[in-house]
Amino acid sequence: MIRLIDVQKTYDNGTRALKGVSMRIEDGEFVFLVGPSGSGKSTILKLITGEVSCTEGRLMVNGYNLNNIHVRQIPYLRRTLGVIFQDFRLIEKKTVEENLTFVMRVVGASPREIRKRVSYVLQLVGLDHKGDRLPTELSGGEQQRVAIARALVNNPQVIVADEPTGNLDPQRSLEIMMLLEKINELGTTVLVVTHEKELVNRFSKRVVAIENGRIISDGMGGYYNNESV
Ligand SMILES: Nc1ncnc2c1ncn2[C@@H]1O[C@H](COP(=O)(O)OP(=O)(O)OP(=O)(O)O)[C@@H](O)[C@H]1O
Repeated sequence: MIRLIDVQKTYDNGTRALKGVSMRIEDGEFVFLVGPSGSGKSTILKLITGEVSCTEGRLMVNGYNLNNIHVRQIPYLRRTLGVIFQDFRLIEKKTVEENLTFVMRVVGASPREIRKRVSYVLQLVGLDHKGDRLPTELSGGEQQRVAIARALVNNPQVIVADEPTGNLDPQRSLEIMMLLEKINELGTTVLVVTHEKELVNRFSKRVVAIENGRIISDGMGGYYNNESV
């Protein structure tokens, strides 16, 4: 569960990125976080992953209280989260399978667990036949599928995606969003930051709209039709 209570974030240079944001995301939800450039979307994701800390307010993520989390606990918080970026961020010199194996080794999984899980997640994202390819040998959509598989491989409670379709054409974007929907249906909470109105409106999901550091609407579907967002 993710809970923000009246969270404010002022960066060191004085920019007030969040001016009092309260939001609760229950386990198993699918949420789009939308809003114009500079409205504070990435700041919310960075607060959730522990990359930045809030200036005021309270923040809880998957049982961790981020207001007084010890730096040694941050890696454990991160294991409860799978993060996906616009630019995929795969290791180019490693094959698809090695990219996944690597993140399971880091958390001390056994070779047997790794084989089983890697094979399962690659099948889930539809790339079981491409495990021995290098990322550069794959299309953009396929690379993002690998990034999703990597985010899932350690079985996180929540997937957090920052503009996951920003580098993809509309058809590929739709496929990636449908894959995230499928992952959500299998039980993982999904939080997606996106600019893409049409895409959001194709899904009937909760949409949290943020503008100028404040939530301006929060509800099921349709809310993103507001032209000012
Ligand atoms: N590290 C930082 N130091 C200072 N200001 C920052 C920093 N990161 C973000 N900001 C500022 O905080 C505000 C919110 O930025 P944020 O990246 O959260 O917006 P966003 O909604 O994710 O934008 P985009 O859609 O363009 O990615 C902006 O005014 C931005 O310039």
